Amino acid sequence: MDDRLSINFWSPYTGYMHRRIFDTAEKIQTMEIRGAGRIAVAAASAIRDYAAELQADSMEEFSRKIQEAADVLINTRPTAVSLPNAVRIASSHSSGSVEESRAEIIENAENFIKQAQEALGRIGEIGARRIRDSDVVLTHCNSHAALAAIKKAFDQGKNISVIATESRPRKQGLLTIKELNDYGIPATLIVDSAVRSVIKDVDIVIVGADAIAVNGTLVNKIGTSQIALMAHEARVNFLVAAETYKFSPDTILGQLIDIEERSKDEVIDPGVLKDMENVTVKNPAFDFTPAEYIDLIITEIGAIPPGMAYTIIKEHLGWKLADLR
Ligand SMILES: O=C(COP(=O)(O)O)[C@H](O)[C@H](O)COP(=O)(O)O
Repeated sequence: MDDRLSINFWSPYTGYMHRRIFDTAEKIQTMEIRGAGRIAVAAASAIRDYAAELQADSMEEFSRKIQEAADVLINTRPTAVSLPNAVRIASSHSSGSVEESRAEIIENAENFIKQAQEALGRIGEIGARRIRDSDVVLTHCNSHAALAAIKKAFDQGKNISVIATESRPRKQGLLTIKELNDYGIPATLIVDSAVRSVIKDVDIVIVGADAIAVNGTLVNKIGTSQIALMAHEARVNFLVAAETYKFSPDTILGQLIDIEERSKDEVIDPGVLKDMENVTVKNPAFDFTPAEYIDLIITEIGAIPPGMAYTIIKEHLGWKLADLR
């Protein structure tokens, strides 16, 4: 990979930085790479490539440079817990020699990437069991985990169709309908505010996750909580598809999950807003859906009720990650 050769590349984040880390950080921040699963895998890959060629005269220097790179990646987007989880898993290393630590990081990152891929496959299989023949599935934004379940159900010969929300302001719903169309799955695009009008035609809602807190609260694309509320009112099952690395260990320790506030320019043309001195524009990118509106969370280890989030965090990733802080 040619960009591995360029070290000491200037970045607006921390001064000089390796080009591989800078490029990945920039792509995540500008949303060229987006979605909680993809940013996690991209960050782990960047740490792996950085470690592979990092020059350091001592363990201390090696660890410090890895930590700097980890911090840059983690700070690109604040909400998706998959990002710090992936970076912590990938960058964890012992305090042996530089060469040992380099090999550990490469192995950890490779394992994470492989497990993330396998998790998506398992979520597809487990999630597809919940989708019946002739179901109309509603999904929000563009979640690869949710789409894995939908595609698997289709592969199994179930005659399904999907209603996809536009997902303002970034319109990730357009990615979703393109992906569904290319797969041959019939899809209907709606504006976000049409969910209540169509919910009577929906059999099951499946969305992805940017984070899941210890109490089972879901953090996902803005608008998810409104959909959950409408599904609850209409007695339509509301499922979340999420790899276990999207559960937040820090929430066990009382930490709150930050909601990313993005530029108002995504919502309204700055030229239109320019003369409206009494108007404020808010653009939170994610919202919280309480556990009581979630029927099941489809993970790679099984379909669990949101109340089991603590068990996932504790037994599958929790304290190990928390210890790394
Ligand atoms: O909210 C989003 C994406 O938001 P954004 O477009 O702002 O990153 C997705 O539902 C989750 O990240 C899960 O996606 P996946 O299942 O692909 O990890």
